[in-house]
Amino acid sequence: MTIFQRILNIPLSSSIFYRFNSNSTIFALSSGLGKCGVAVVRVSGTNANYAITQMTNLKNLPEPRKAVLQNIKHPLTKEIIDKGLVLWFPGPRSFSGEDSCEFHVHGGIAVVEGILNALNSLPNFKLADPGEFTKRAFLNGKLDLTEVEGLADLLQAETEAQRKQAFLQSTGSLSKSYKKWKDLLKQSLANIEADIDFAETETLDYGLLEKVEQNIKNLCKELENHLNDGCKGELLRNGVKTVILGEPNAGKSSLLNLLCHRPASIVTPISGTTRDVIEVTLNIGGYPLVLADTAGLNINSQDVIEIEGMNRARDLYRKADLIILVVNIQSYSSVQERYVSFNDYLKNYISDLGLSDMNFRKNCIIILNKIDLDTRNLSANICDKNVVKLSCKSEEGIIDLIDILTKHLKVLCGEPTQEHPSMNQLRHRQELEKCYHNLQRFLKESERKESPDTVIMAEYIRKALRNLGKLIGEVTSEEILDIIFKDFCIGK
Ligand SMILES: Nc1nc2c(ncn2[C@@H]2O[C@H](COP(=O)(O)OP(=O)(O)OP(=O)(O)O)[C@@H](O)[C@H]2O)c(=O)[nH]1
Repeated sequence: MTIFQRILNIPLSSSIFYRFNSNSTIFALSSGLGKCGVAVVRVSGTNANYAITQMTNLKNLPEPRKAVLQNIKHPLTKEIIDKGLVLWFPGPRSFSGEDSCEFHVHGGIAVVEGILNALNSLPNFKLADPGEFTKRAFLNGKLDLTEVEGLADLLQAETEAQRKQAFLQSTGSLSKSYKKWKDLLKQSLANIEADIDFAETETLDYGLLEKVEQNIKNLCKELENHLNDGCKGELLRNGVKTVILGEPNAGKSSLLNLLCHRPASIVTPISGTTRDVIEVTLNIGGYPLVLADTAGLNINSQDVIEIEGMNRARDLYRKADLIILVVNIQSYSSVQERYVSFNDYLKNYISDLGLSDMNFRKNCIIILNKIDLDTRNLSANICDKNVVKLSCKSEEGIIDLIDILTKHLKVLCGEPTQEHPSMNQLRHRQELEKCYHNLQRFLKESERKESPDTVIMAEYIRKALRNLGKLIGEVTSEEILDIIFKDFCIGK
């Protein structure tokens, strides 16, 4: 098996991955697999210097962080593999915290394979596992766990807003708050322990416990704000789940195809064409949107397949973050005389679709489709900022639609560079909820009418501290690391 095949075949959660052995020196291709202009091969570990002295003609290590052009040769055969740049990063001032070096060579498959084979021939060198450089950086205290997660997200980011959020997190935006809260809890714990140890024998600062209580109350407020952020960070990280709903033939599939610029969903003039859910992921104004086309809702249908399709549509409707309701202007036109306004028609339309519990003012965009067939010019009288007049056929109104979609996405996901950083993973939320819960128990104990038990109070703070410690990775388990590092690729 070639070294390339080995890279492709390494199981993400292989058991060797977690047998962290800082004695071995690891290497990997850090730029993408396949032909490219320049490939970067990274080396990290105690013997990283050896890679330079054995594979180049340099007698001494180059100046740190300065590229030098060298012939790069196989250490055993001495055959020159390529001419490229060599960089030396002595630890601890390197990404992993260990001695490291990089070879920047031509990105041909045979060149890269030659360099990897050369490194593999050096004693105690091994091919890195996925995320192993980052794991070493974490274990060497260069990054905390939320920064590691930010880095993983940065590698996965597909939209501009996702990139901004991930970059901020990878450079410590979340850990800054969590470390501040930890420091406050540590100080509070020290004060309570002083009260437990010395209160009877020495005069402590009057009102020390009251101060601690007030600090914990303030921290609880901050935690509440952080937890009740509308899950902005999670929505931005995972994509905003958006469902297209409407009667059969309204133009739902045409809309999905228009937004994703390809015929992802089947469009025909036959009512009830879409039966199953068709999902696409889009980048709208820099925000990620997970868009689902669904079966047309027809409550009178007796067709078993159509009924199943409608059940799936309603299921998505209940879970959706954003709803796009498509109205066919021809359907409206045929009954318009019966209604005092378009809004009046909408209420009835929603109820006919079996969505009577829907609040169409909140996180809902209404599309009045097929305006190219609006022969009576009815759309001219509809002036509602939530209603987009569209023709999927002529594409008239598409700019308005993108505009309103972007506005909704901005509200739902927030603007990472302009707002307080939001947590973006269930792991963070669960740990912070536990922390909040422990602080609430602390406050309950402190407010007890009979004299509160300071030993119990101290224990709740210790528990809350442990929750924050878990969050930033000071206390962690292999299981959690397994989940986090599996998101990385080899070479990172
Ligand atoms: N003239 C015109 N026709 C449209 C427009 N949008 C869709 N159509 C046509 O309307 C018909 C139904 O379109 P679809 O996109 O399949 O509608 P749907 O809502 O997904 O239909 P179901 O699968 O029945 O739920 C097709 O013949 C489309 O070409 C539009 O803006 N103008």
